[in-house]
Amino acid sequence: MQLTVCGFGGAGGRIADRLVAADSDDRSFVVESVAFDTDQRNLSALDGIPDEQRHLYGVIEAEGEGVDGDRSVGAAAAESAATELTNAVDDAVPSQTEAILCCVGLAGGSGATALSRIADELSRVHGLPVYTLGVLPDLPDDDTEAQGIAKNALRALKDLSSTTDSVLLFDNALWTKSGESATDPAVWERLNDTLTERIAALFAAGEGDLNRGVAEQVVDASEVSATFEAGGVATIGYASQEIERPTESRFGLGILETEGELDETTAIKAIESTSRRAVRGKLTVEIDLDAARRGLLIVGGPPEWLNRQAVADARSWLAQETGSTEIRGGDMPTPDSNEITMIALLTGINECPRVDALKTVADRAG
Ligand SMILES: Nc1nc2c(ncn2[C@@H]2O[C@H](COP(=O)(O)OP(=O)(O)OP(=O)(O)O)[C@@H](O)[C@H]2O)c(=O)[nH]1
Repeated sequence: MQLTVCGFGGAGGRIADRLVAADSDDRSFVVESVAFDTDQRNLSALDGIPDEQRHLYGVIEAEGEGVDGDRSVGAAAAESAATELTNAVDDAVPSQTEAILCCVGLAGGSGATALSRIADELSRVHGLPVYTLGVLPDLPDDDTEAQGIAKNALRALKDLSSTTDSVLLFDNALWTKSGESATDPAVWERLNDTLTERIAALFAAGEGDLNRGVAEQVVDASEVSATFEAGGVATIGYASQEIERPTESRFGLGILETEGELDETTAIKAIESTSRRAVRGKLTVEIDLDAARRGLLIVGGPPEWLNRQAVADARSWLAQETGSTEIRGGDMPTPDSNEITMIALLTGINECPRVDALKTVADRAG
C-alpha cells in the first residue's frame, strides 16, 4: 500500500523517520514523508525525512522546545498553526498515495493535539483513509504523574478514534523489558525498531515487482484497507521462522547444488506453527482475540513454500480464534529468502485491556 507517512511530535517524528529508513527499493511503500513538532531538537535529529518536509510550529506557544505534556498549550499551538499544518500535508500527499499514516505518541502534548486538529480536514480534502499509528505510554511510578499521562493518552485515543479511520496501537509498557525506562531514548530506539519492522512488513507486503507472476493470491492494498475499514483499535502480530531449503547435489559430490524437492508436510508445518506464533505471541497491543471483528493474515516466503491448503487452514484457524467471519488472506512471495513470515492484522477492536488499565489509573485522579 502506498503511504504518505506523517510524524507528529517527538515519538511520531522518530517512528515516521524509521519507517522511511525501513522502506526498501524492492517493496517500496513510502511515497512521501513529513514531520511536525513544536520542538526543534526532535526535528533536527531526524534523518530520513527531508529537511524541507520538517515543520516547526507553535513557536510563540512552545518557544521551539516542546510543551512537556501540556495538552492545552499543545492544542493552542496546533490551533494557531492549523492552516499551515494542513497545507504542509496537502503539499506532501502525491497522487499515488493510497492512505495517510499518521504516527504519534498518544500521551504527549504536541503531536496528539496537532493530529486531532487536522485529521478531519485531511480525510475530507484527500478522500483517502487516514490511519493513526499511536503509541500508548508506559507509566512512571509517581502516581500523580502517571494519572496525568494516562489521562492524556485516553483523551488522544478518544479524539483520534473519531477523527481517523483506525487507530493501530503500540504499547510501550508491553514491549519494555523489566528495569528499562520507556523514557530512555536508547529504549525508544529498540521499541521503534520492533514497531517499524511490523508496520513495514504489513504495508510493503503487496508492493514491488517480486509479486508479479509468482503468487496466486498476492495481498494488495484493497485487502489492507478493507481490513482497516472495521474501524476501532487495530493490533499486529508477527512471527518468522527460518527454513531449510532442500538441496540436491548433482554428481553426488556436493559441488553443484540445486534446489531439491520440497516435502509438503514440512511446508504445511512451517505455516501452521508460524501463524500460531504470530497470533498467540506478543501483539503490538494485547487484546482478547474474540474482540477483533476483522483480520488479515499475510504469509511470506519462497513461493513453493506457500502451500495453498496450509494457508487456507491458517485463515480458518484465525477465524475460529477470533469468531470473525471476515478474515482475509494473502501471499507475500520472497523467492530468495530463507524464512517464512506471518503478519496478522486484527481490527475493529472496541475492548482493550491496556486501555482499561489506563482508565483505572486516570479515574484515581477523579
Ligand atoms: N515508542 C516510543 N515512544 C516514545 C518515543 N518518544 C517518546 N515516546 C513516548 O511517547 C509519549 C509522548 O511523547 P512525545 O512524542 O515526545 O510527545 P510530543 O507529542 O512531542 O509532545 P510534548 O513532548 O509534550 O511536546 C511519551 O509517553 C513518551 O514516553 C519514541 O521514540 N518511541
